[in-house]
This record gives sequence, C-alpha cells and structure tokens, in this order.
Amino acid sequence: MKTTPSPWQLIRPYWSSEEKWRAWGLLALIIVLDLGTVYCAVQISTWQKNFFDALSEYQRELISPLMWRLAGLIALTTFCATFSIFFRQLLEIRWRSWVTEDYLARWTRKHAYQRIESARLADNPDQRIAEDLALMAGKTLDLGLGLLKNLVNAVSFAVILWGLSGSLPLTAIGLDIELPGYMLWAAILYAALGSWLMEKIGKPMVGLDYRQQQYEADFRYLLVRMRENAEQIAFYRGEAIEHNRLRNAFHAIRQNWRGLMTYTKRVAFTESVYIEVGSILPYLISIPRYFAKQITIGGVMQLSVGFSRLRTALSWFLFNYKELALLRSALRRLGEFDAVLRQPQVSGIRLVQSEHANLRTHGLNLQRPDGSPLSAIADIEVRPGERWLVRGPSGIGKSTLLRALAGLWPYGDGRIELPRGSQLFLPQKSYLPPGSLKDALCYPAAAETFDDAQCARALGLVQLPQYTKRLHESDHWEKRLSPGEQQRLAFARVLLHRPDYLFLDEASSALDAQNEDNLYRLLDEHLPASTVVSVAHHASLERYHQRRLDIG
Ligand SMILES: Nc1ncnc2c1ncn2[C@@H]1O[C@H](COP(=O)(O)OP(=O)(O)OP(=O)(O)O)[C@@H](O)[C@H]1O
Repeated sequence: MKTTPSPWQLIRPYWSSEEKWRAWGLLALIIVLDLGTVYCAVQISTWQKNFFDALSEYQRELISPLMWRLAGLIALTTFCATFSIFFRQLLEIRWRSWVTEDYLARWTRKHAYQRIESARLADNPDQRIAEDLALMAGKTLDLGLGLLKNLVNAVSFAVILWGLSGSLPLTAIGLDIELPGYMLWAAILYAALGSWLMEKIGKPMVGLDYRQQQYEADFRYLLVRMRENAEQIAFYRGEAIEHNRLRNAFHAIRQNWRGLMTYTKRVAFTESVYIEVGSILPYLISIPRYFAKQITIGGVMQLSVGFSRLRTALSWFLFNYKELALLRSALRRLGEFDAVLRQPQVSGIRLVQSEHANLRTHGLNLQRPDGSPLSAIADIEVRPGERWLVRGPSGIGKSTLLRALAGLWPYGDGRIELPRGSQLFLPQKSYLPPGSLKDALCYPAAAETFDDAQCARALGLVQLPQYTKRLHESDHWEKRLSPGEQQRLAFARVLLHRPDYLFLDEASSALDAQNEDNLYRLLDEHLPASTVVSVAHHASLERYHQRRLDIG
C-alpha cells in the first residue's frame, strides 16, 4: 500500500540536503531584509503621527528634519524590498533545481518512468516535474516568507496598538469594567472571524485547482501526441475525431474553470467586504476617544494605520487563500507522484545475474500488470552464440517475454538467469533521440564514442551509405527516415555496439526480403559470437536461427 507523504515531507529534503547551509543562509539573509522593511513600516507609522501633530500645531521647523527622516526610511525600505525579491528568486531557482534533479533521478532510475507508464500508476509525470515542483518552490517561499513577515508585523503593530488604544468602558453593555487594549482585541477578533469564514467558503478550491492542473496537462499531452503523429492522423483523415477529442479535453478545462470562477468570486467577495469594513472600523472605534480628548488627530491617524496593519498582518491566511489552495493542490499531486516513485518494485519475476555462461529461464509465467495470466514459457537454456527464434500468435506475450528478459516486466513469476555481458534490445520501432544523425546512430552511447569512419562503415553495411555525409546534420530523424531505413539504422547501431546479447523484436518487419536477409547475414558475419533472440513472424528468417521457442 502506498502512503502519500505529508507536505512537510515533500518540502524538507532540500533543507536537509548537502545544499542546506547555502539554503538556510540565503533564507536568513532574506529574513533580515524583510525585517528591515517591517522596521521601516513601523518607523513610518510613528513618522506619520509626528508629521500630522507638527502640522496641526504649525511647527514649521520640524517639517524639514521629518522630511529627511522620511527620505532615509524610503531609501532603506526600497533597498530591503528590492534585494529581498532578488535573493528570494535566487533561492527559488536553487530549490527548484535541486528538487527537479532529485525527481528526475528517481524517475529515470531503475526504469521507474517505464514502470509508471506501463502500469499507468500516475497521470502526467511531465506536468508534475515541470510545473508542480516549480509551484512548490515558488509558492512555499512566497507564502512562508509572507507569513513570517506578517507575524513580525503583527507583533510590532500589536505592541503599538496595545499602547495606543487605551481602555474601553463596557458600561454600555451593563458591565462595570474596562477592556484594556480594545483596538488590539478588535483587530484579532475581526481577522479570526474573516479567516474562519474564508476557509468555510473557499475550501473546494483545492480540489478544483488539483483537477485544473490535471486537465491542463491532459490537454497539452493530446496536442503533443497530435503533433508527433501528424502524418498517421492525416493518412487516416482523423482530423475531425482528433479535433473532437481536443475539444472535449478543453471542455473539461472550461467546465472546471467555471467551478474555479464561482469559488474565486466568493473568495474575492469575502476579501473585498473584509477589506472595506476593516478600513472603516478603526475610525469608528477610535473617534469616541478623540472626542473625549484622550487622543490627538495624529493619534487617530496612527491608531487607524496601526489597526489596518495589524489586521492585514493577521489576515495572511485570508488574503493568500487562492495561492494557498494552489500550493495545497500542487503538493497533493506531488505527494501522489512521490509515493509512486517510492513504491518498491513488484517482486514477481526474478531476474538474477548468473555466473554461468548460459541464459536460463525457470518456471516463467507472464502476467498483465493487473495480475491476469498471459502465458507460460517453457524453460529454456540459451548457450553463447546461439540464435533463437521466438514464435507464437499475435498478443500471446512474445514482446512481453523480451521485456521480462530486459528487466522491464516484473509481472508474473519465475526466474531468469542472465549471464554477464552487454545487451541490446531492438524493438520494431527504435527510438531516435533528437539531434544529429550520429547521435541517433550511436544511441545509447554518446556520439563521440565512435568515430565517423566507424559510423560510415556501419551505414554502408546496412545499405544506407547515402546518409554518411549527413552524419552531423540535425533533423527530426524519426520523421525523416522511412520505417525501413530506421530499422536499418538500428542494425547499424548493433554493428557499432557489438553486444554480447542481442534481442530483436520484429526489428526487421518493415524491410523487403533482400534487405532483411542482408541484415541477418551481417549478424552472422560480424557478430558470430553474439547470442541472438529474435521475435519475428517472417518464416524466411527461420534459416538464420537454429533454436525455436514456441509460445502458446
Ligand atoms: N502495459 C500493459 N498493460 C496491460 N496489458 C499489456 C501491457 N502491455 C502489453 N499488454 C498485453 O499483453 C499481451 C501480450 O502483448 P505482447 O506485446 O507481448 O504480444 P506479442 O505476442 O508480442 O504480440 P504481437 O505478435 O502482435 O507483437 C497483449 O494482450 C497486450 O495487450
């Protein structure tokens, strides 16, 4: 059973990684700069009282020093605010880089990416890695630092308000006591009430954001698939059905967006009422004390600024509700993905490295990922240099057997013993990476592994000499080369890599008999010591294989 990690478990790894000192150092620097802006805000509030008092008492000589002080405070606050953003962005990209590398490593390790796709364990891993990780780093920093700044602000202005607001006699409601610091209590009560109301009203936004991210990713995936399969879709004249499919995918986005609009409207309405009432409230509650001549007009101004600042600081949750919902949904998606990446490999078919020279299978039973049986494989023993042909009706599990031999199919039971030695698996349609033709030819090795002369020779042997001069040309080779040419290119790869074990899964199915013959003869001539296991339907290939494995 997979357990989804908590948000803290997703956030913590970077902060306890090898980069932790740099991360904490940057965070501390940002906090100091943010505290600088809070300090300036507190000083400006005192400045306002002094300024209005000086104006009301016609103290002209105080105006100039007050102006200089204001200029100094503005300069300091600008400096702190600017560099706080700068370092925050720096920390964000460092965090995102670290966590992206971590997820990429785990996603690509032990074929996790293939396991996830083959058993459909998580939707849109690309979106989770590209977007949710960026959201996690960016929003956690913004919201976390915002929360901290607001807490400091709240404490600073709470102290000011406590000192300024005096006591409220409660005689009006029949009590013979006075409430000290009543403005402070009013601000706290008001913010608490607003936050509670906001959570009540806005909670479904988390689920809506979650689905929005998923639908956007699904839509993008369909667009990319259409681009990648443009020619096949065009041959089938499949535009109308594709258009419909895309429209439906977008419809899901639009429907969900409707829901988001409804809740955003409610959240915005709550926020707006909260702000407007909150801006009038301090005047209403401080004016009685002004008329009682307990505070000056400057005092009223300072009180209302203090009240507003405290209320704003205490309203962090309320004002950031939309952002928090987005972060909560991104963390939920990442949590699921993280749990899938942590899931232990299914321990069905055991693939062990053997010290013997022969490849052996024992009691191999192939299943589908859902556990339903696929086929039973007779025990085989493949000696070095032997050529085996795997036969059986379509859908019986021939390709699945090769997947199991490659360690990509754990579903089932039994045991495979693989001797040491290099292996190469050639599917019907070989992957051609983006880049030059040489990149594609040398894959999965780097292009520099083989020199141009070796590549030219291999291309010549598979009857593709015309491409020798285009070795360094970059193109969409999977679209430029015909399927038969792609299969010949894959055989040229084999000639370059010279694997000890070669597994072919209908790797020459697109070729004419002459070319197919040529490729299998090349294997006999150039790789006589390699062990070859082929899955093929063409009867003509039987003469190149001495051994047979029939499935089904
Ligand atoms: N990831 C998967 N999830 C569920 N079922 C799968 C998956 N991959 C393959 N199968 C199923 O396993 C069965 C065997 O597939 P496999 O590709 O091994 O057949 P095959 O014998 O190579 O067929 P063909 O000769 O047509 O290539 C098929 O019914 C296929 O639908």
